[in-house]
Amino acid sequence: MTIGREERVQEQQRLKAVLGEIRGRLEKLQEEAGGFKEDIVEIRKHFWDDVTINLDGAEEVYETFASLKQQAEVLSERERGHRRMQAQVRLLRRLQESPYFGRIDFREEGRDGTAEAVYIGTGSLLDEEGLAFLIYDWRAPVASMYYDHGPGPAAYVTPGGEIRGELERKRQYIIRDGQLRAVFDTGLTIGDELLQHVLGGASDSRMKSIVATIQREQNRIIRSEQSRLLLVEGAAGSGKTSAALQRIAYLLYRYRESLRADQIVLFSPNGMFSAYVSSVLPELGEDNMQQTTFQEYLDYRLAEDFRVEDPLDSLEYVYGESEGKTEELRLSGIAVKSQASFLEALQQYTDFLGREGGMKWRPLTFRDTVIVSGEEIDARFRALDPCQSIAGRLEQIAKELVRSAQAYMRSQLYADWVEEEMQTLDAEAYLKAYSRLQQRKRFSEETFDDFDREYEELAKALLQEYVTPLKRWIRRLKFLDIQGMYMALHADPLLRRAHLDPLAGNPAEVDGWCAYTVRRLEKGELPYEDAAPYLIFKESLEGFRMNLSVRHVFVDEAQDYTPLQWAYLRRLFPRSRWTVLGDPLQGIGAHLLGVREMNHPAVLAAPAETERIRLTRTYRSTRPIVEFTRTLLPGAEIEPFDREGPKPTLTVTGRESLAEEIRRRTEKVREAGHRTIAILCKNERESLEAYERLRDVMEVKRIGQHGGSFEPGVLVLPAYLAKGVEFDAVLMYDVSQERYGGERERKLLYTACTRAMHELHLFSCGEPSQLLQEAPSETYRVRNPLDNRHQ
Ligand SMILES: Nc1ncnc2c1ncn2[C@@H]1O[C@H](COP(=O)(O)OP(=O)(O)OP(=O)(O)O)[C@@H](O)[C@H]1O
Repeated sequence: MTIGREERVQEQQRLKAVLGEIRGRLEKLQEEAGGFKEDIVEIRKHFWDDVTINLDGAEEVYETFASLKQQAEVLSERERGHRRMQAQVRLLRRLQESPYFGRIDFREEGRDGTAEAVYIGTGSLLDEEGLAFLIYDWRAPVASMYYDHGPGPAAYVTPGGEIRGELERKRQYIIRDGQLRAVFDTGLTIGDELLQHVLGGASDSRMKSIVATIQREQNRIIRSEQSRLLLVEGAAGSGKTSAALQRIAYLLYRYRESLRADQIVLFSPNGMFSAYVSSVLPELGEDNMQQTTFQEYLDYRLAEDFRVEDPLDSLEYVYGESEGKTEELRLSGIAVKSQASFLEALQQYTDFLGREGGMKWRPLTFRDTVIVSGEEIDARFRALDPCQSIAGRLEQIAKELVRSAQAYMRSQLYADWVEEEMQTLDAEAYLKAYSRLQQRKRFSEETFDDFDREYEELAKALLQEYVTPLKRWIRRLKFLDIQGMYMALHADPLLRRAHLDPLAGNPAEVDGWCAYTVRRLEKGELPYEDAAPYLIFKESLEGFRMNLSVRHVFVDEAQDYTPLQWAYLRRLFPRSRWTVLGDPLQGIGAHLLGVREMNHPAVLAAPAETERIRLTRTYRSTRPIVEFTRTLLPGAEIEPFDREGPKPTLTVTGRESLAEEIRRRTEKVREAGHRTIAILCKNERESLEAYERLRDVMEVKRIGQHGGSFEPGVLVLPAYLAKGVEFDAVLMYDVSQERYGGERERKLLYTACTRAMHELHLFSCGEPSQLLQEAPSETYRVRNPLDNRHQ
């Protein structure tokens, strides 16, 4: 509802006054900041002038230290002040662009007089005297009413308790470059008008914050504080990622005294997504949290042991060309290895190794000589108390091996190879060893055995150089052949029968997928489904790693994680709180084929400590797109936000004319003003094919597993890479029965189509997929390419 002329004039005047205040404040601050900067440069330049250095006696040393410390404190105090000021300047600059986006007039219960007008923006601003808020930060307790209530009775929670009252008005503003573009009063939901305006705009290759239009149910996600695990299940485009990022900004504000951005980790689905979301927090004036993918973490931990298969390769495997029997076997292995029961089987295997034997060892060798053989290490290990943990026993073995390595090196003092190496010692090495020798002052020029001593000391120094890497090898437990033991579990029929059969029930099937795993391991490759199990196995032998500094872990696209991976993450971040966001209908991983339930990360917290929030309203796509996409997954709980747009189209064509059809459609889409256009393919192979065909007729860029970045323009990419991101228009390259023929492709097709914000166009070479034929005909338009009237 637009407001009256008089009120609009008042709003203009207030805006002018606030902007004037900001400008004045900025000028003053910039002046002061300049002074600070000069001070810092001066202090750094003359740091040593003001420090008296005297190291003659204990007292003088103490005084020198005290004077140094004092000088360093002055410097760091100035630096801190400068940083504070810079942050203030950044905030004011942001507010100068758009000081506020909302206002609520609130009359507190039991207070007389007029209601207080609370203006809400992306940061707080006090008046000159520091007494009244000209702008409240959107995260301040009072601001929550803006998101939670319409005019009428309202309340908000403060640390001191709940405050009740009456919301007399709720108003929204669009202010850009300091200009009031629009202002309107609104009802319960945050302005359909403003949302329409925001959602109708063109998308960008960077995600935007939703601070001005956060919806009530999203606000619950943002401000939830009680639970240890916040579990958000929401339809495609319902704002899970957006709410998660706003929540991070909220937590950083709410706990600003104790929580830093680097104590928050966000697990994202892939690198493209990480780049896509990295602009939101800076836009809100906060530092970015740490971002990683589960794959990055696995690579970091396992790179020394294996080449870990990229999860995208495993998706390529599922959605690539069929490999018949092997594929079937692998998929049944994947199903087993994603379950928590596989974790238990690994634990049993580990216990068995520690108790009964069967540990595999690598001998400690040096220059082709075995210092301690595998058998001997095994005997030493077995001699230790089996009640002690394996990691504890390994630590003891490591200590013994270090001693063995040192003893061996001592025995080599007069070995031929040492004498030979001494002859060829280069000048630099010689000098290094010689000066070390002198430092030790154990050798005087007068002694008659100078030469022998010199030889001995130099040889010791030389051997020391060799012992260091050996010690490192031992301390990193490299004498333990973990790869060999993991391999044995799959290769040895007895171990398979004992530990793996109970998981699958069918020994022939187990033998089948084990053979597949062994083949890959022999090539030094770790299939993706084995990566987390292998890491767990490795840590159960070596000892578990934990990260105690991280306080909040956010996991986006959580439907893709397996119960086994949850168990691992839980152990990795034992002190953390969790925010887990996912949509089971978008679970396209190999272990999720046909699964329509979320893999609940129950291990993360007890039910009493878990809060669940479900989002069904989708904001990304227009109503016609949602009405079409939800028919792809019958039963999908997904409600459109009421935004109009053209119906999706389906063009059935031949392979020869496909590129030309797509080019024509792309042109139309561009003419409609859309900037990010994606041509989504089933897999990398198809996307290469599409790129080769399309580049001859139009300008396109390709994003593949190993490169390419999300930017405005026309992009060709496999659908699974588009997870979590969105485009103004999506063109599905070929949705024929041949490509999307089975149930397996259902969720992939759904996920791909739900990336579209304003337009969705499907092309099919020949008969369209039966998945589409289930969609009621009124939900899309079939285009006959020969009939140009429809274009
Ligand atoms: N309250 C809101 N106000 C304005 N825009 C919103 C709001 N909520 C969501 N959006 C927009 O809807 C789109 C989808 O949001 P987002 O990517 O966060 O959804 P998602 O649930 O993570 O989707 P998916 O599961 O498909 O990855 C984004 O463009 C986002 O800006």
